[in-house]
Formats: sequence, C-alpha cells, structure tokens
Amino acid sequence: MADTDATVPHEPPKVTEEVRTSHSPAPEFQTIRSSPTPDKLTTLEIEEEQGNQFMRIMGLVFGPFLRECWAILIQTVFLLVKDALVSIRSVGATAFHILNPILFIFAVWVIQQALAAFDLFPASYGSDDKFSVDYQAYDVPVCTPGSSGNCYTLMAIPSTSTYTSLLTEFASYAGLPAATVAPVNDDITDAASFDSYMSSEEKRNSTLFAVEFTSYDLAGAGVEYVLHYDQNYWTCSSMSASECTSPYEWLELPMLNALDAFFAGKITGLDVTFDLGDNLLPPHPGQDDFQIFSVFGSMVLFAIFSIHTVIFSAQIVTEKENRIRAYMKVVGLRTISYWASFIIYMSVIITLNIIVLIISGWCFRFRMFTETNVLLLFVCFATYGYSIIALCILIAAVVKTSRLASLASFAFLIVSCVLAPMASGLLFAILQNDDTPVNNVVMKILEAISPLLFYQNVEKLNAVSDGVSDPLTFSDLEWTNDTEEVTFLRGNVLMIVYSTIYFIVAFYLDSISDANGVGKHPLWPLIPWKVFTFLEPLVNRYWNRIRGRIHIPLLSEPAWPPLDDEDIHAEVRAVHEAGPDTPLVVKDLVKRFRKFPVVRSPKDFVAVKGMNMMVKPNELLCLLGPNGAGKTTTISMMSGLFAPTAGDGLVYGRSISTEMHVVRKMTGMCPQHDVCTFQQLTASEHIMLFAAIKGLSIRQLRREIKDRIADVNLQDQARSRVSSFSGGMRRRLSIAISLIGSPRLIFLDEPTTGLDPVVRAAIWAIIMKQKEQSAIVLTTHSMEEADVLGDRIAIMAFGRNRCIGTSIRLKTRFGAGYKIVLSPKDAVEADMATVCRELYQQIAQSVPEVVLDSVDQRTMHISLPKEANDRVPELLAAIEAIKARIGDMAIELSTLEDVFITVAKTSQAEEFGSDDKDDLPDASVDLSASQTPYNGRSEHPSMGNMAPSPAWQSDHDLETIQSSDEA
Ligand SMILES: Nc1ncnc2c1ncn2[C@@H]1O[C@H](COP(=O)(O)OP(=O)(O)OP(=O)(O)O)[C@@H](O)[C@H]1O
Repeated sequence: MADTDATVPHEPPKVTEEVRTSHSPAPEFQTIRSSPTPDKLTTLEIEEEQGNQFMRIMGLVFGPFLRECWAILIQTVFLLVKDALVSIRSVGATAFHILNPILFIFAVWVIQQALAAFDLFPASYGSDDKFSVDYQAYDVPVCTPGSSGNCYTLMAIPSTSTYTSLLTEFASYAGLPAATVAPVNDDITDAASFDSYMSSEEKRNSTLFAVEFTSYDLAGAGVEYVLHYDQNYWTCSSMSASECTSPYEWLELPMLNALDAFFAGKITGLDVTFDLGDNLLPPHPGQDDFQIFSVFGSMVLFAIFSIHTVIFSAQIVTEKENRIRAYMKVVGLRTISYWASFIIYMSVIITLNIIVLIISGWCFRFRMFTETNVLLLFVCFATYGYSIIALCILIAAVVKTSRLASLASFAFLIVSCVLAPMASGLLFAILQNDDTPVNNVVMKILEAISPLLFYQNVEKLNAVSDGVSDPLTFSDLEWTNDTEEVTFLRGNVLMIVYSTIYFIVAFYLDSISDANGVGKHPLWPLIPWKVFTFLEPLVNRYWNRIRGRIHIPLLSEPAWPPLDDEDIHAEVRAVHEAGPDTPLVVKDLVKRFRKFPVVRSPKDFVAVKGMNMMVKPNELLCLLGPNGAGKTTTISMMSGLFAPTAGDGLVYGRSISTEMHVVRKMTGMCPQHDVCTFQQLTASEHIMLFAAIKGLSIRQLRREIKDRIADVNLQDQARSRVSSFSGGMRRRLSIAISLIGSPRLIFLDEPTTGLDPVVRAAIWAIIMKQKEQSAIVLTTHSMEEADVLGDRIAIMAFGRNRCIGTSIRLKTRFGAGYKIVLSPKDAVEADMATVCRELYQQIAQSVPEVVLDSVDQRTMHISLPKEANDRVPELLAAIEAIKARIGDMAIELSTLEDVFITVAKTSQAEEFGSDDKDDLPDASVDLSASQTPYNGRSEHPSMGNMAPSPAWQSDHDLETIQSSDEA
C-alpha cells in the first residue's frame, strides 16, 4: 500500500492511470462506479480501492454497519478537533465562557462585604443591642411603636361585665394607662364569635389583644386563658427592620408574663412577679453569619448557566444560518456526528464551568460551597447543564436566525433568573396543598420545566447559607417526604428524564426541517431504514430495480414538457439516450417550494420546471440565466441540498433520489457563499475537516491538503487563519474544498461573483485545469466567463431551460447577426459622413441586407441581420473589393450578452403572454450602468433585475490565464 501511495503523482490524470494499472478495483468500489470503463478515478475512489485491509475484512463480516460507525466516529472526532481549535484560538471568548463564575461569585462577595461593612444585614435579630426601643422584656409596652394616644384595646372573651372589669383591673396592674378595655358585648360569647366580630370591616384592627377565659376559678381549678393577638394591628412604620422582626418577643411575651403574674397574684393574694430577666439566650451561632448568597444564590447560578444558552444556541443557529451545516451535509456529514460533537463540546465547556463555579464559591467561602458535599453540588449543576444543552438544541431546531436564537436565549435568561425564583416556590406550594386532579396535572407540567426544578434543587443546597440550616447531605436524600414539594433527589432525576425528552423532541424537529439540507419525512421514526441509515443503500438498490420495471405516475406534480426548440429537443433525446458513463443527466427535474407542507397549493413557487440537460465527460456546461431563474436550485438538487419534487438526476448513472450517498462521493460543490466560515481555522485545517467529513482516510489527508492548496495556489496562506483572508482567497479556498477527493463532477455556483479581474482570471485558470479531469457545471452572470470557459451554454429563465448549445451556436441562433466596424482610410473629419455613406452604398450593392448603424468621428458601424447570416461570403467579398479605401476593420458575431437579452426577453414574453417582446422592460438597462461585477440578488424572477457582468475587461486577463496555465 505504501508503495502504491508513493507512486501516485500529484497530477490527477496520471494518478488515475497508475492506480488503475497497479490495482484491480475493489469489489465494493465496482458497485459505486457506474461506468464500465471510466476514464478517471477520483482520489476518493482510489482511496476506496486501496482501502484499509482491516476495514475491508471487517466490512465483509459486519457489512455496512461498521463502515457507518467508523464514518460517524471519524467525523465526530474531526468536528471536535475543529471545535477545540476554534475555542483555543478564541481565547478571550472561551475564557469568559468558562471562567465567568469567578466574576459572578466575586460580585456577590463584594456585595456581602459592603453590606457587612454598613451593617445592613437583615438578620442577627438575636443580638440584644438591636433593641433600641427602651422596653424590658418583662414589661408590657405602653404603646406599640410608632403609634400614639390610645394605643390598643383589650377585650375579654366572653365579653361579660365580670371579665371586662377583670381586664380593667389588669390594665391598671400592668401600667397600661393608654390601653382601653372594650366595653361589655353580649354578642361575644366565645372565640368563634370574637373572630366573626373582628372580621367585620369596621371592627378590624380595633383590638390588639383579647383574653379568652376558658376557666376562671380562683379558689378551685385556677385560671386558664388564651391570649389572642391581632397581627394586622401591628405597625412597623417607625421601627427599623430589626426591631420589627420579633413582636412576639417584646409584646406578646411581656403581655403573657404580666397576665400570668396578675392571675397568680389573684390566686395567691401575693404580689407576684415573674422576672424573665433581660438576658435572652445568646444568638444561634449561625445568625450572625448570614450570607447574602442565600438571597441571590439561585439568581447568580441561573445567570451563569443562562450564558451557555445564549452562546451555544447562537453558535448552532449561526452554522445553520450561514448554511455551513447544510454544506457539510452535502459533503457527507452524518447528523449524528454533528450532534455528538456538539454535545461533547458543550458538555466539556459546561463541566469546566461547573468546576470553576465550585472552586470559586469555595474560595470566597460561601457556605453553600464550603459545607455541601462537592458531589451533590456537581450533580445539581450537571443535571441542569444537561438540560441546558437539550434546550440549546431545541432552540436551534425551531429558530432560523442567530438573532432570534439570541433573543430566545435572553428571554430564557430573564424568565429563569427572575420568574423561576418567584414562581417556583409559590406554584409548587399552592399546587401541593390543593390536591385536585387539575393541580396534579399542572404540577406534572411544572416539573417538566427545568429552571423551576433547578431552583428547587438550588434552594435546598443554598438553605445552609442562612446560617441556621444544616447542609444537605447524602443521608438526607429521599424520593418524597411530607415537607418538600419536590425533593432534591426527585428534582435531579426529573431533570434528567425531562431533558432527555427535550433532546428527543429537538432531534426530531431538527431532522424533519429542511433548513440544513433535505429534511427527513415526518414519519421517519416508523421507517426502519430511515432509523438505521446504513440499511438505506440496500433498500434503495432494490427500490431502484422495482422502479425500473414499473411506471410510477407523478401524482403530486404536473408534467412540464420541454419547450418547443430544436436544440432543447435534441438535448432531451440525448438525456434519454445517455448511458451510465455520462457524468450528469438531468431528467424532467422539478422543484416546487411548497407554501404548506405536503399538499400542493397555488401559492407554491415552482422554481425549476422540467429541466433536462446532460454534461459529457470533461465538458464544462455554463448555466446562465437572470436572477431567480432556478440555476442554484437546479444544482442544489443535484448536489443533495434540496430534494427534487419530481424528475431525477443521474451522476454516472446513480440517482440523486435514491443513491445520494454514492453521488456525494463523486461530486464536489462550491456554493455561492463561501464555505470556509470557521474564522479561527487555517486554510489547511478547513480542507482537513471537509476531507475527513467526505470520507478520506486519515493517511490520505496530508496529501489531499497539499494538493488542494496547490490547486488554488494558496500555498503561502495555507497556515493562515481564514479571518485574515481577502474575498478572493476565501473564494479560492471554497473552490479548493469543492475539489476535495478529486470529484468527477463539480458544481460551481457563481464562483467569481464579486471578484476583481485578476482573481477572476486566476479562478478561471483553476477551473480550466480542473476541466481536464472532471465534468463541470458552472453558473455565472458573467457572459465573458461563459464564453471563455463554457464548452456549452444553457440559458435558464423562469425555471426552464430556454436554449442550449455552444457559444457560437447560440450567437448564431439568437444573436443579432454580424457587426462590422470600418475605419475609412485618410478620411478627414469633415467629409467622414460622405465617405462612409459611399462605402456603405458600395457594400449594399452586393449585400442589400446590410444596415448602416452609425457613423462617428473615425469609424462606421454596419450590421448584417442574423436572417442574412448566409450572405457573409458576399459581405466579405464586398469589403475586399473596397479594401484600398479601408484603414482598420473588425467583424464580429453578436455577443453572448445579446443572446442572453434576447432569450430573456423572449422567455419573459412567453411567460407573461405579451406578443411584442420589445414592449417588455429593457433587460439590458443595467448593462451600461454596471461597471463592477454584478453582485445583486433577487428573490423572485424579474427581468428588470437582470444584470449580466460587465464586458470582459481586457486581453490582459486572458493573458494572465494563459500564462498561469503555462505555469
Ligand atoms: N427555500 C426556498 N423557498 C422558496 N423559494 C425559494 C427557495 N429557494 C429559492 N427560492 C426561489 O426559487 C427561485 C430560484 O432561485 P435560485 O436561487 O435557484 O435562482 P438563481 O437562478 O440561482 O438566481 P441567482 O442568479 O440570483 O443566484 C427564486 O425565485 C427564489 O426566490
């Protein structure tokens, strides 16, 4: 094998020869190659032919399954390498992404220090220095703080005269001059009647204390009473928070004490005093150690995790938006590899982020981190991280633009940071208390919302921050208990279960979406070979056989017969006669962009209407057409970006509908947009990535990188990052990527649009060279490009092929005839018109069809209409006859621009039914106006938007190509 490699020279045609003489094709390769005697083999085919012996034996044993697994593994690894390189090189962004917990935790720590410095902590009510109000604990306060005058009312229950006078006596005993004892009220006989009395609007807040006498027998059983206390009455308006925190401590307790002393005195006849003393128990050790993290903790954690949502979802959607993922799919990317690499990448970043979070929390001595088991912390954060990954993929599956993805993520951030803490506890508590079927369902739905679950989990871990609670430990873990709505264990398990469901939903939505290339059928999970994709080629092979035998009518699509044109008819015949050695056969191809899924509707847009064309080996077919004509759609279908609605395309006899996996290996595609979009990767790394995705083996990569870089003359920039590339260099790199694996058929979609003439000429040289070994389909708006490069030219308009043939054929058929420019010899400016007229008349005597178009200061312009093309010999003879009077002369056939404009106008007339195509907007208006390469786009076909590229700049460009060819 190594010997063979060494003998393979860099020139692709020679590669083919040598390899074919030194190897007999591998059995599986024969199934891919359609041509019985192909002229050339691609690098990929050579690769397959040489094949790794080990993989071949394994392949025979385990079949396609192993190959598929291997391809998935390789692609995943290379995508991960790409992610790693991009992350390492975007140091700032990656560092922020991973290290942001340090900032957040530091910010909380600063707040904590500031609050401590200004003594603003709300806790520590246990310290007696907070009691700035001058009351002793055993004295009943004269008045509630902040109120004046008649401070509070005492009421007896039952409100009889006996008990009322008893309370009046007590008020005097306790030294409450401002207290009023409510008068006797016969309606108040027990606690219930007192409650209803108090609940009436006018009585509310009228009574602070009520003493309910349940037994009053001084001589016998003694006194039993219940003290009722009205919390609503209480006002903190003029008190500091610390004073207001314990009304029980300084109001209820003294009242109870005073009542007890009063009744004890009554019973004993002594002057009884219960001295509670002013020494309350010392504060709980934790109370002075309150941490602000207990208030802001969950919010900070939500913010840290939400950053991942913003960054990851934008990253995924950007790849979707700039169509790089779709392109990778065209090259051969397996969806499973794409997601596997992304999930691994996201998991690594989130894991590092969690580690940084735990370490920084520990370093700043927040109790949640210092006292809780690290594993419990990690589990809590990791389960939410897992849910975040699923959520990112879900957002990316439904959102089309990165802007929208960022908006959605920010919305998620706001909701999770603000609403989850507010809603979670409240909702769970309410629903838990009220055990109705509806509440149970709502509860189950809430349990599926991961931020709510995360909040619950964090609250349990964070409880220790208040300085009172104990940290959560493994021994506390239980599935349910009576006090918690969702236990920590259950919360984490539910998070994993529901996040897995998010994942499944996200993958499904992503798989059926067309945003990343051809989406799968919505019912694909029910089709075994769509689930186990390695079975698909096998099924398709049998399906093809059946399809060949029976006629399946196109129920969904009307037929689009070819236009009535001799060249088109000839092309259709050639299409039907084409054998499997034809690089490209496009048969009745239709693309309908549906307004609604599945069903046809008048609002659908049919972009390609029964396209027929073929490309021969080593032929370059130029596809011209106005904006929106359907050129890109056609080649997108051929390269697997879109699925055709009807018709088929064959690449070396293999169908794009059923054998795309084979077609991909034989084709290369350079779309309109650049595909080297990973700014931090170098040119070589781009080629390495796409080559690995395309299926080249690892030992082939080095040579492939070298060859492809050399193809497009980027050797000096091979190790430069794409971010430093000019537009032309990016375009060349995109072309190099399309040449990976030396495909036998290449699609180039406007490869030179927007480039300066020198770069354009360089790209033409690359294309011309590539034509020696591949068939090429090229779309362009440059007539010169088509003239220079195209072996044949097809002009599309309104989704249909309007004409096809060589440049000369089209000019002859659709041009305005011949144009002759003559410069009379020795004519002075004054009699120029006379001389020209004389010369014209002499020519017209022989060829009366000749028309005098114009005369300027030095030249005259005459033309021979195309109807008189057969009079060219006579015309030349007439000019020969007057050559003594002619200085310089040029004769030329109509330009391709004339052809383009004529065809475009005619097709517009056909589409819109105008009899006189000259009435239609002049498609050529932009020609003179545009002196820069055309770069505009139109979303819908409009002749007014036609703007072919400017005239071919100079001979210099041709010389550049020739010299670079020679080089
Ligand atoms: N995904 C889509 N959904 C709906 N319409 C689409 C879609 N893609 C393309 N079209 C429409 O199909 C038509 C053909 O588009 P296409 O890109 O093939 O034109 P084109 O000939 O390549 O034009 P240009 O020269 O501007 O690149 C356009 O009118 C376009 O708006």
